[in-house]
Amino acid sequence: MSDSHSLTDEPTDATDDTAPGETIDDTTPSIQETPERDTVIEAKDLTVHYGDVEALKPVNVRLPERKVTAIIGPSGCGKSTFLRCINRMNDMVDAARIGGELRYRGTNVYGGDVDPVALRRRIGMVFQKPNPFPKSIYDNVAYGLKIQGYDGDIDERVEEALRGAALWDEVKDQLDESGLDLSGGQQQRLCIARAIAPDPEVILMDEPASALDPVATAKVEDLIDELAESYTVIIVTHNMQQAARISDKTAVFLTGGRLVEFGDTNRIFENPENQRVEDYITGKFG
Ligand SMILES: Nc1ncnc2c1ncn2[C@@H]1O[C@H](COP(=O)(O)OP(=O)(O)OP(=O)(O)O)[C@@H](O)[C@H]1O
Repeated sequence: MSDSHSLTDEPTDATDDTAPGETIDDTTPSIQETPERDTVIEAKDLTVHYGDVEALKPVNVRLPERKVTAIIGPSGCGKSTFLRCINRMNDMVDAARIGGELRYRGTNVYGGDVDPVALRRRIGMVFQKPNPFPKSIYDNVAYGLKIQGYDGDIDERVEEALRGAALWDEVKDQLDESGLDLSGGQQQRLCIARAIAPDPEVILMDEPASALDPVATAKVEDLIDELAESYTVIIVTHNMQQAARISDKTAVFLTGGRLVEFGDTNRIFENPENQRVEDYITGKFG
C-alpha cells in the first residue's frame, strides 16, 4: 500500500493543529477512546444540514486504522450522511451544508486545498446496490486506474484487486465478459475490487450486503474481515447481528443525528453505557 496521504497535487502545509494534550469537547466520554496515533479519520464538531434539516449534531469521534468500524442506528439518524462526509460524497448534494471538521490523517478534507478526486483515491466507496459499469469485468477494475493515469502494470493490478476481493478464481477465465452478467454477490465483490484497485487506505461501505442473499452476504462479510488486514473499513449497516459479527468498533447514532456511543463492538453490544443504546440494540425501538 502507498504511504502517501497527500490529497493535493501541490505540496501542502496542512498539518494537525491539535495542541499537545488538547481534548475535544464530547457528548460521551468513550468517544475519545481511539489514541491519536491510531487515528485515520477524525470528526471534530462535524455537523450537516440539508437546508433546514439538521442531519448531524456535532460529531466528535476518532476512527482507528486497519479496523472495521460499524455505524449503526435507526432509519434517518444520519449514518449515510456521516459516511458520505468522509470522502466528500455530500458535495454532490446541493442542499448539504457541512460545519466543523472531518480530518483524514490530520488534514481537514473540507480545507480549501483538498482535491476531492485525490481524496476519493485514498478513501474509496462501495454502495448498497452493486453498481458495476456496463463494461467488461476487466474494464470495471481497470477503468479508474486508466483515468488516473496509472503507470504500473494494469493487468497485474486488476488481478491483485480481483484476488483482494475474493473474486479472481471465479472470473479469471471470463475477464472480457460483462460485469452485469455476474450474480449480485459477484457484482458486489467486483465493486469492491474496483474500489481497492487504486490502492486506497480507507474503504467506506454503505450497507454493502443488504441487497444480497444470505450466501452472498456471508462471502462479503468474510471479505470485509480480510480487507481489514490491509485497509480501514467503515461500514453502515442496519443489521445489528452483522455489526456484531464483523466489526471491531461500533458507532451508534440515534434519532436527531446524534452520535451517542462509540467503542469496542463487544462492549457496546454487551454493556452499553447509554440506556437508549441498550434499548436500541435490544430491539425496544428502531
Ligand atoms: N439529499 C437530502 N436532502 C434533504 N434531506 C436529506 C437528504 N439526505 C438525507 N436527508 C435527511 O437527513 C437525515 C439523515 O439521513 P441519512 O440518509 O443520513 O440517514 P440514515 O441513518 O443513513 O438513514 P437510513 O438508515 O434510512 O438509510 C434524514 O432526516 C433524511 O431525511
